[in-house]
Amino acid sequence: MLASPSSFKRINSLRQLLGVLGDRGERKSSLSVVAGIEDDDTAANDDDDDDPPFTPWAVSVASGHALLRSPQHNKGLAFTEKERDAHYLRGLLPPAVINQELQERRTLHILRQYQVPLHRYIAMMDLQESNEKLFYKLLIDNVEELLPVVYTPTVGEACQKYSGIYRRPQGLYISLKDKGKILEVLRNWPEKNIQVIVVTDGERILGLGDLGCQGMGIPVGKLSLYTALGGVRPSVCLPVTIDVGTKNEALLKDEFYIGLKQKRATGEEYNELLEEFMTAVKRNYGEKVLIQFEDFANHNAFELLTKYRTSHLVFNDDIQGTACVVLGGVLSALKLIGGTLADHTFLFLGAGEAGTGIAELISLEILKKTKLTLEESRKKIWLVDSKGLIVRSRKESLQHFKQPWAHDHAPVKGLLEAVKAIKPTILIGTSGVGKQFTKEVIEAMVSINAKPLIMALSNPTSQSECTAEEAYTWSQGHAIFASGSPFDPVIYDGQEFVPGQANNAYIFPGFGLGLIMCGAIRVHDEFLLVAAEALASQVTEEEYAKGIIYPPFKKIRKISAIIAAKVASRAYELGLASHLPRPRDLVKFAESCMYSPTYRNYR
Ligand SMILES: NC(=O)C1=CN([C@@H]2O[C@H](COP(=O)(O)OP(=O)(O)OC[C@H]3O[C@@H](n4cnc5c(N)ncnc54)[C@H](OP(=O)(O)O)[C@@H]3O)[C@@H](O)[C@H]2O)C=CC1
Ligand SMILES: CC(=O)C(=O)O
Ligand SMILES: [Mg+2]
Repeated sequence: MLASPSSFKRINSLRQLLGVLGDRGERKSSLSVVAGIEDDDTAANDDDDDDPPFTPWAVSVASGHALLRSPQHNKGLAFTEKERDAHYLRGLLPPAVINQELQERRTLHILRQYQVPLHRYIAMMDLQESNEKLFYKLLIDNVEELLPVVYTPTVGEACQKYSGIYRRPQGLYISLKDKGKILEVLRNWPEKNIQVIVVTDGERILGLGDLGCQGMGIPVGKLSLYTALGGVRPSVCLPVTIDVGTKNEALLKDEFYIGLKQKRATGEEYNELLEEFMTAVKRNYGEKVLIQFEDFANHNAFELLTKYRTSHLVFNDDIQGTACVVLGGVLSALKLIGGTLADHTFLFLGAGEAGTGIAELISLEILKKTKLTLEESRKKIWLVDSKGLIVRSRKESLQHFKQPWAHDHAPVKGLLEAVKAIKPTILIGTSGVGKQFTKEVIEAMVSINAKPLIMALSNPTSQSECTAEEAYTWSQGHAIFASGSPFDPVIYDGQEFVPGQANNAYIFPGFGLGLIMCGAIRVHDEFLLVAAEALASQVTEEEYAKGIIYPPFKKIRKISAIIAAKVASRAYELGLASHLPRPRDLVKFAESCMYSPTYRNYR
């Protein structure tokens, strides 16, 4: 259909509004226009009665068959009789009209029939690609049941089998072949107003190693949580996989592998591609686009963060997001295990991104809360890597991120020996290797502590340092336990123990929302501390009474709004927020910015 001059004018003014907050705090979205309905899906627009007067634009970019094929606008059998008439849908759908609630129940019923988790994952991805709002409504309303499907552990298996289950592109693939043309590649993406990018190069996918191009499942999964858990609109999210080859021999030999079949590029070739990507992103989307680095190997992860944190809005989820969620869990656990943070002794198995990232944030929190120096606060934290306890006298040179943790001590080889030597009160697994917290290790923790805090953070479930059942059984119910991937509650000695899920999914959606809504231009360490404290503050007395240290995921949208508000507030205080004036009530503002998956009426 043709657009009237007034509708062009309206669209142009919409263009100017892209990325700019509206009067009620809602963000205007991209120019998706279906038969006169602007795609403005923030919570502020839930109630159709509150809609602005309907403007009969003569523009219809999708109707009939194309409307059913548009995941952003398709409502399937929920199109009403009137909508079917108005939008050329007669005959294209079976006669029944089923509302969104019934569609949701039906889809859940079907999903539950699949016995194999990967089949549920594939069904969810198909839904995301065919009816985005139903996908998000389902995920938001059933977050505890569906998080393990779209996220860890199932997303790990999906990445391992990604070439086999690949159906259609879900994000942007940038490979070495695109060198010199990355800006053009970015411009091929259909959405122009991007506010969050999650990017991986696939080299350290969960604890599963180098999965190359198949790592795409991770940015896709993380961004679906940005929307479901943090309320960031799907249209502003961009999953990216940078393919520089892989060192995974099995993939290189796999005739169906979807990535570049060459040895992983390193050094200058790698750095140049990343530099071109970072420059192109800033040029195309401006300096307020958030770039979340995800599942890079540690030799690149630390360097990328250091290199770009002063020029871009960057956040490394594995280093910083994990640090936040663990600090939040430890602060919360103090109510159960007693003492202040500075009273405790920490031992990590694994001294990479997650381990040293957490260690650093814990020492910053001790620095903030006590009169200790950074050096003194670091002395409370010990790390074990694949060669044993990290000590100053170690002969081999230590990677730079391990050096602050090389304290004076005689060399110690294994974890059990380290536990006996250091006598930690808190044991944290970030090794990426399963089954390292053996019965002997857990019994040693119990012999030292009345209530040891044990966190087995490695993902997916197969790589967890121990299971919940092992932690509770071997500690005879004394351990406070949390893990990166979910475990069901355990009955031990007639008592129910509910493990926490110490996963950065508690943090990055709200953290990112906070950065976006205040127009932050840089991430400051202070933001990480307030986000961790905000998470800890959300555990109730009833939850503590049951030994729970993380709030249930079903409260996550409220928690994300609170984290977003704390992050934004700190950004305003530090002069790092560009959206002025500062909204008075930042929690309400965060909630008003959140995407709503409820269908709109296409009148
Ligand atoms: N729950 C959550 O939210 C998160 C969980 N993770 C999980 O944490 C794990 C590690 O991730 P990340 O820190 O990025 O990985 P890295 O590769 O950066 O670090 C792994 C560390 O573990 C050490 N290690 C490996 N094997 C052993 C072993 N057998 N004994 C002792 N140490 C060992 C390595 O030692 P060396 O240095 O000597 O090689 C290295 O220090 C992954 O499984 C990941 O899924 C990560 C981020 C968030
Ligand atoms: C949770 C996460 O980010 C990881 O395991 O890498
Ligand atoms: Mg990760």
